[in-house]
Amino acid sequence: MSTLFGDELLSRPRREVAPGAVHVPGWLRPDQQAWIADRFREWAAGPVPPRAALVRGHPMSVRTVCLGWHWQPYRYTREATDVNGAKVLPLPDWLVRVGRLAVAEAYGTDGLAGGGLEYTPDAALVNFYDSEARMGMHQDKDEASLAPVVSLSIGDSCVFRFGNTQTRAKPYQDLTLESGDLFVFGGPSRLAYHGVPSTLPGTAPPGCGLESGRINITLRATGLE
Ligand SMILES: O=C(O)CCC(=O)C(=O)O
Ligand SMILES: [Fe+2]
Repeated sequence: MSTLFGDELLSRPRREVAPGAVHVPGWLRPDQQAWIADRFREWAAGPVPPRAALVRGHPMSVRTVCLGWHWQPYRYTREATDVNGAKVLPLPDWLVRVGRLAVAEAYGTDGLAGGGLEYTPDAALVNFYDSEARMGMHQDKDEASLAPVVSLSIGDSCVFRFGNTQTRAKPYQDLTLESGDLFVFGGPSRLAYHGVPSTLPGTAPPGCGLESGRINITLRATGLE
């Protein structure tokens, strides 16, 4: 029997995974997910195509397109000097607003970072995972700002591993990020190691705008001029 307040939301409650790290299942509605998936297809059309960044000579399995600032291992530039030299697209205002709503959702308006209204991300890394893609344990530490990172997921679910700030090894927790989920990490968790050991092919829900694969958007404040 389907219920008004879906069983899947009741069985996947919002949770503070670690201090400052908050998982909010089903935060984006399906129509919002589908609309963002359409924007992803526009961003992927250029001027800078999604690319597998080279990490110590090896291409990542994830392909990334950036907005606002271009990330390459391990710095931010305005031009994608490791792809085609083109300037990346600006970060759209609607994504800044989504970032503020996300931070307010995670921490409340009096919470960390002085409340959602102060949060002004200036870069988005938009990752596409095919069924083989994964991401090793890493810290997001190329930003000069310690403002929270806001993560949005669309399409196939994944296993998201969220660890500690000291080492890429245990202790860590594995959780499932599904289409529409929000994850925010800031404060004491801002520099926690995290990664994506695998995606779960075939789990993209109907209506999310993506038949297969996974889109993850992380919003960041680079702290750069
Ligand atoms: O795909 C994810 O959920 C995490 C992505 C990530 O950690 C990153 O882009 O730095
Ligand atoms: Fe990351």
